[in-house]
Amino acid sequence: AWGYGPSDGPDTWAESFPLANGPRQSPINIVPKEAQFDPSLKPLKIKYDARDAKGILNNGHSFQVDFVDDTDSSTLTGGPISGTYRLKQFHFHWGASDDRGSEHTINGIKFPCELHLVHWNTKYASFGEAADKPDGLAVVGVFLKIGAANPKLQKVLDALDAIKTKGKQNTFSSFDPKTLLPGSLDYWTYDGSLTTPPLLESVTWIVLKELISVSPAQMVKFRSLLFTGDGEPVCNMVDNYRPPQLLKGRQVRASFK
Ligand SMILES: O=S(=O)(O)/C=C/c1cc(Br)ccc1O
Ligand SMILES: [Zn+2]
Repeated sequence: AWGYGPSDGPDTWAESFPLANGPRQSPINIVPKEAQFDPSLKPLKIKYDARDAKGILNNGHSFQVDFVDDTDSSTLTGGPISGTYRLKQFHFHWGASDDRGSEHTINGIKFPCELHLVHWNTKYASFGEAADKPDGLAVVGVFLKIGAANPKLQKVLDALDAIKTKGKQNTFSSFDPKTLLPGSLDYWTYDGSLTTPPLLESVTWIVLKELISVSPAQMVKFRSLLFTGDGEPVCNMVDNYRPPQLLKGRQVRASFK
């Protein structure tokens, strides 16, 4: 199975997942000066319902908060996408230390953590149906930078003690992930992929320009999770990020000047 270590990490993924060397892989390094402002890009419209939060799971690669996605109560519309995309889950990627952890980078700068909110296009019947279509998914990426403790993160972090090991899950209710977003919804967008195997090239990436804060103590909480399951030799869940991939001629557009 795949992971982030020396023997199963991103440099080995192409062996089992040939898309790893595909034409629209993610993440990428974003160079703001090379992004083209596109006045035709619409504002992002994000509508989440806290009641859709269902559970929290340690999936052995990250932890994710899953949402009920059988109605249009938590959706993403506008921005670079057409139609309605439903929120499926959000998760994070982070480093062993504050100098790394994000998947996307800005002018080569890594952030300590990156939040991904995963949505699927309702023109398809389900996430599974949408996951391998070129317009199937839309992921909103938010960078976290070290600063003051982020009170909006605390409820998520307090739930981690109960899902320390791979496969553990718990209920997680009434949480509105919109509270995690920065004040500005200015974004960069490009056509990309899942950043974890199967690396499907189905994602319209929407990376927010404004950062949200996380404190060093809160980062320690992320790093208290384990990649490994109960009874296995302990391996801390850290550095669960894929490095930037080749642009291969893709254009990155900006929603702002
Ligand atoms: O890091 S991402 O590219 O957001 C991966 C998202 C992802 C979401 C689901 Br749901 C299942 C598999 C996945 O790889
Ligand atoms: Zn992700």
